[in-house]
Amino acid sequence: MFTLMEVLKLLAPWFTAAVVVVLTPMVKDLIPQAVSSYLFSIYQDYFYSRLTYINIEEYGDFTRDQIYEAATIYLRQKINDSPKPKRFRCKKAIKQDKPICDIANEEEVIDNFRDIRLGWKLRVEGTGHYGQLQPPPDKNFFELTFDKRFKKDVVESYIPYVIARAEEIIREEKGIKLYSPNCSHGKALPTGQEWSCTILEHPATFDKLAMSPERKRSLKDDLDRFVTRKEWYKKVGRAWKRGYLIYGPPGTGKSTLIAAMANHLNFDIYFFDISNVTSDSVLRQILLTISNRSMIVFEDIDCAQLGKRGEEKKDPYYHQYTLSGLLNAMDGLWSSCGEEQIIVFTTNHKDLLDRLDPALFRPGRIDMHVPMSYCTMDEFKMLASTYLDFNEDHRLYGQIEGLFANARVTPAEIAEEFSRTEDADAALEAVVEYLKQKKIAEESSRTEEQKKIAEESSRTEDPDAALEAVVIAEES
Ligand SMILES: Nc1ncnc2c1ncn2[C@@H]1O[C@H](COP(=O)(O)OP(=O)(O)OP(=O)(O)O)[C@@H](O)[C@H]1O
Repeated sequence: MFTLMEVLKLLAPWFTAAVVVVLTPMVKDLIPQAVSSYLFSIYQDYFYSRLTYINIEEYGDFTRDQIYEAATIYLRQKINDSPKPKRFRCKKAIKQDKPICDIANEEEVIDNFRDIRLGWKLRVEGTGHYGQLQPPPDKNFFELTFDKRFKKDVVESYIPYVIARAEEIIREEKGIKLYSPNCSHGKALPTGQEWSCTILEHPATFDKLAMSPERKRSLKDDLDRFVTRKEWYKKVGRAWKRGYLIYGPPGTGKSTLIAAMANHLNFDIYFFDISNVTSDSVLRQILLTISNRSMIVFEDIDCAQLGKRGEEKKDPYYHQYTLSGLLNAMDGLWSSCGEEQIIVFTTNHKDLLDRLDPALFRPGRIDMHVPMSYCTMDEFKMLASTYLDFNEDHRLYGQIEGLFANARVTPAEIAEEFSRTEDADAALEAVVEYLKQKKIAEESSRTEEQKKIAEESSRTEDPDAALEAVVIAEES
């Protein structure tokens, strides 16, 4: 005995033929309206009973869904090939070269995968809280439609294919995104609105960076090893993340190095200002929205008001974030959500880090310390090569090296001198003059300091009080 569905399946080609015939105007006129509608509805029921739908929501448990994000990127390319969609959504940031077109709501994009026909539709579901001052955002989701016989192939092969393809597209696209937190009066915004994004157009590369060649090579090797070790991290049961602490005086190239690292890896950068976060849960919620293959940068960590663990002073009105909140977010839930992420902390005062809990900087959280220093002669020559295209020896190099021994100068100061002219002789002479002036200024400030210390210690005959006065004078 045949079941009803089997009978329908057998008759499907006949139904199709019948529908075509019925719709042909000449024949249509000969068949009563009621009969043609009836045949058409049977065909429709049969057709739709074969379909199944998968909803892919933009957010699940605070995090942006990986399939949703991948589908957005994948469909961006697909809409160029698909004849179906009549409407697109287009956007372009000022710094972007060309507009980006995305699928519009309710428009369908057709895709084919191993003879499976798939339909993608972007849908929006209103949350209905329109009277509120800050209504929760609408829910976006993709509706993926296909013949239900292929459910296993779609879930196990097609969706992973879409994710892998999206990752390839990201790698092919040059633009690195730079995210900064979108905060309003110190309060984090609702999910989906945390970050504003621009395109990073920083031309920094490792080649142009003035940094000791050994340090540069070891950092580059470390980054290259990190991105290829997915299986290793899985094998040892660790989150696929790596932490770097970049430290050095202002102007030694910490921000330039971050841009060079992002350009080298083609990772997006998220600048994280912890002082805008009002609580641990908000901090965790924001961290969870950070996508894979990105760098999370905590700048000037010594300025963040993070005490040692257990000593957090919570200000009920503003700074409610805590060190343990940051540590938990880094180690806990967040670690298991994102992949292939790099955390960078920067500071101008490595010694001031003593104020912070050493737990923050143990291996596993901070795996590599990267010092950035005042200009050495080798770094000076690298800057001359980058800025002046000057790669030979110069009569002034001996003098400049001698002056470096007495005047501390940052690569930023040298870069500024080199930016004024393209004539190598004139630029190097200007540097000599600059270093001489700097030496005089540093010597006179040292003399002033010594005078102050001598004055303070001469005010008392008590050796302890004199020592204390000297320490105060030195600190000031
Ligand atoms: N090591 C370097 N190599 C090449 N250029 C550099 C280097 N250091 C500084 N510069 C130049 O100086 C400018 C300022 O440097 P940068 O902002 O990277 O320094 P920083 O250490 O991050 O400073 P701050 O601590 O004040 O933020 C850069 O735009 C770059 O042109």
